[in-house]
Amino acid sequence: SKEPDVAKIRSRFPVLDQEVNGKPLAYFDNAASTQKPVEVISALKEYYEHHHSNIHRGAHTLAARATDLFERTRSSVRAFINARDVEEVIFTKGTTDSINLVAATFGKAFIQQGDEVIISTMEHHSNIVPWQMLCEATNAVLKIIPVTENGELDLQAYEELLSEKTRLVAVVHASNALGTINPIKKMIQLAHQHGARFLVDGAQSLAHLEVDVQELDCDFLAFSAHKLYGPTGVGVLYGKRELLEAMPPYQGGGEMIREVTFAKTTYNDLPYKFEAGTPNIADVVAFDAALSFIQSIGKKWIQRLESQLLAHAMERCSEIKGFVPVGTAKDKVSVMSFTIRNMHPFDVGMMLDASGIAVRTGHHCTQPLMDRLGLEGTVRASFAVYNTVEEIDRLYESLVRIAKRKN
Ligand SMILES: Cc1ncc(COP(=O)(O)O)c(CN[C@@H]2CONC2=O)c1O
Repeated sequence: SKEPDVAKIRSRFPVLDQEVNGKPLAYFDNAASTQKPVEVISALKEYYEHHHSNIHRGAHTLAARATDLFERTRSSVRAFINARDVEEVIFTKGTTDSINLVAATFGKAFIQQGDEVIISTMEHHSNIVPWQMLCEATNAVLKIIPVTENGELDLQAYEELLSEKTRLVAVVHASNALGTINPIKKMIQLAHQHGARFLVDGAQSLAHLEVDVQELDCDFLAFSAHKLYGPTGVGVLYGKRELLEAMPPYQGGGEMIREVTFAKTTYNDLPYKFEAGTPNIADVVAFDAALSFIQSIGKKWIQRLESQLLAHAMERCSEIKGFVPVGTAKDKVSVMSFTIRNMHPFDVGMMLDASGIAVRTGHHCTQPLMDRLGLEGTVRASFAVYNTVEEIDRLYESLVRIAKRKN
């Protein structure tokens, strides 16, 4: 397919067409959440203007139509990650919710005293705290894979941590704080050799990389729609059918039951066993338009455009006196974390905002990683398919002015 026209892509994102502090907005906070194309916005409007009803079981036309739209997104997600069965796609509120679901149900069913769970130093808090809570509740043991100075996982140490006590490994595919892409296929194979299951935190990778759950052979995959040009409040948990069948329900309520009596309640089949209550119907429906947007460009072009942006940003900013890159792995998604010597990240972020440039500063919900790197926090610029070289040149020029004040 031919190279996409970035100007045309940008025209699909009305939010980008505004000034901040008198300057055109340069939105470089995509790792936190991406902006939404008009297709997603109009899908929401269209749904509420013409199709809304509560879903499943309804005996009327609108209920059937809303159900079809909801289940159509489930099929699109299945294809997007190449899951074997559509019932292996569970809708949640987001990556955090998906990981908590696994910790609460797989954890309860399969993790006992003395068992071990392995995570890594670079995990986001939502892939640390649920496992700490589970280990506290079960007296299981949490083991941590160390990272190297340039922000890559120490695979030797990972192999040594694996043992017959390991029940689950939960590791991020691409780091939100560093951009590092971890070699999860190899890590999954090693975990399986020890009879352990593997959860992939895909929050930062699905927008950039092809993720094929059957090729990876991961047991669980968690991600959020809002990082994939889709609405907030919608996430996905992919799980192998045989595991999801063996896990107890996460929340009790409507939808997740087959029959309720005071004597005994039986549960619904997959995926509904894990989808209690009225779901976020409209945003799930609109998520389908976000997946179509991604497919309309194709991951190949997305990766190419974003790596060009990252390379340009690194090349220019590395010339700046006082610019210190954080996370220099060779395999990265389009995240550039850095500090400016003698300056607090927050001050740098405020000064960039004064020039209309949006970045995120702080610990990025990866405080153990910041401790390991000896940092208070970083400034993080994260690029998406609608960013441009001109915007990055503005980032460079602003940083030159900012860094000069203290270097
Ligand atoms: C690697 C990773 N895992 C889990 C999450 C949690 O996702 P939800 O918030 O959608 O449940 C995030 C969110 N990324 C954060 C959010 O803001 N800035 C970030 O980098 C993340 O980057």
